[in-house]
Amino acid sequence: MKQSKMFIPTLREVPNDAESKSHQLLLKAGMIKQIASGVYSYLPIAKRVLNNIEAIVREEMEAIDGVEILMPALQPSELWQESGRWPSYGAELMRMTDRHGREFALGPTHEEIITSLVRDELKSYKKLPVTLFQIQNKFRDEKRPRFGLLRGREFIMKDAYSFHATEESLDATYQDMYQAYSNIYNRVGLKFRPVIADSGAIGGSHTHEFMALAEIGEDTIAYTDGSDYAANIEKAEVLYTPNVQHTAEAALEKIHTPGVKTAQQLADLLGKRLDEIVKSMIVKVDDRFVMFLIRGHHELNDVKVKSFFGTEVVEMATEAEIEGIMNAKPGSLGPVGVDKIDIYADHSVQDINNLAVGANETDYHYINANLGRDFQIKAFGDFRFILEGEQAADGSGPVKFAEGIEVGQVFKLGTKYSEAMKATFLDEQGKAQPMIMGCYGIGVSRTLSAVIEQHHDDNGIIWPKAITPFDIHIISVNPKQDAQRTLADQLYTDFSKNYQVLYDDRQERAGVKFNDADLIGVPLRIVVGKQAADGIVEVKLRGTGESFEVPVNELTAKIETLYQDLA
Ligand SMILES: O=C(C[C@@H]1CCCCN1)Cn1cnc2cc(Cl)c(F)cc2c1=O
Ligand SMILES: [Mg+2]
Ligand SMILES: [Mg+2]
Repeated sequence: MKQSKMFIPTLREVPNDAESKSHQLLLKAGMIKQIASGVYSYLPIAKRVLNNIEAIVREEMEAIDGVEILMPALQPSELWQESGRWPSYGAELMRMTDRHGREFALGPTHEEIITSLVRDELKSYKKLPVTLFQIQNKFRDEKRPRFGLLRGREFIMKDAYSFHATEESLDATYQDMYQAYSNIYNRVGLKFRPVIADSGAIGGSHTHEFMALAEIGEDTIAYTDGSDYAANIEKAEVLYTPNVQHTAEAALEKIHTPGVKTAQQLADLLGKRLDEIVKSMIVKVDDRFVMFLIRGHHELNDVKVKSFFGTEVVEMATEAEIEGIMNAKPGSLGPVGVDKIDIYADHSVQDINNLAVGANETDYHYINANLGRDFQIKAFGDFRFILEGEQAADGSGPVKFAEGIEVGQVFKLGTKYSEAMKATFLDEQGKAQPMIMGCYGIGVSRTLSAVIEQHHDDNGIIWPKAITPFDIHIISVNPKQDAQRTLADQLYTDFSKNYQVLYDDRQERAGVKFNDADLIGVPLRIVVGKQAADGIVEVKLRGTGESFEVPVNELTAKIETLYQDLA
């Protein structure tokens, strides 16, 4: 492709609202243009990379009998009424009304559509299992779109759905998908880890997220060295090993604690350690309030609370709600004398006694509060985030933390949608059964960004060979020089036979051309400059910066060797 005909609006400066490296480079390399918050156009370089990623995704899906379809983005609300999800999503679900006043959703995902599509066709166990997938734009009205393509409001997803007569059949496809995802991420050049994840509202029991390792990642992974244990920190189970340090129960004592609002302030006032304090938090679960007791040095894990109660509707109570229930401000809450709401405690609260807790009176706290004598709790549970260094649930050692970008997720869905939408098949006994489903997503546009996060230097992107927009970048330094232009034209014609070639034939200063080439990140570069008259060109590797002076008659072999060795 001749760069004089291309559309690559590179930038010298970066808009200051681009915080992540990939967002900055996507803009500087002229790969995307924002038209609204979280909404982007993909320009030629980005589109070519997306095509390459999608080709790899298609290959791996088809290798495990996935069949490609394309479903509409416009989803009739009736189907979301059938699944019961129309009322359960708020502003994130983009809704619209057509000219007849009928309501539609712009598809954030396609469980309802695919289930309604197959329920009339797959009526016998003999027709199962089936795996269908699509690659298509999704719409989710994120509250805070950020980091360019990492969190957009319109993005490209590969979403696959599988339908089974038995759990074993679902398990087999789940494993196939798990392996196919590993192949895809390896092939596109991503360093990633599959992590045990929480299935959340989507339902189902079993799910893994695929996390691309990157500091900008919004997810935290808890993993152990020397094992394949890795869990999203939302899900990472805490192994409770009792470490009881009780002292003789002392008398309950109320103390005036003016201005004390945080566990640290209370610890400082009492000359205690933070882990000797117990925090009391009020959480709204569905439509009722619940109190949680957590040690001062731990944090409440809202995802664990959600899965404990089996609901997505879990919010910290507001200050007004707290005052309404407890007649005290947050910061002075405690379990003593509380009988209107249930109290749950994290396992580790039972390790200590004579607790320092709020007195449910602003600016007053109790010391020596004791479970049993002064308050009751409904149940202990694993309600906190694991700390770095604590033992992993599978005993494989102390966990370490890493940031990750969720680039994919595989779910065992079960029959949540097939029951709600009456997608049944006749089993071998001729009995109607709901189909057992799996669903599997890859963030295709997010994957592109994650690759840039992992493959760049200060001058720009360095594309892995498998997804690079072009294999070779030919630069004619000064097209006004006949010898240079003629040789560059010739090399462009010759190499285009076996490689994808971007040919910078523009009437631009050399510096501009080299800056742009560094930004765009094509792995191999042939520079046709002053020595063209002597039949010598420069070959440069974008990744290592190495360069070689090569006589034209050795160029094909040199390029072939360097291309083979590219990662
Ligand atoms: O999408 C999934 C599960 C899997 C992921 C892989 C491909 C198939 N779906 C979960 N999820 C996430 N955000 C959503 C946002 C909105 Cl606004 C919505 F209405 C529904 C969903 C929703 O269901
Ligand atoms: Mg997540
Ligand atoms: Mg997810």
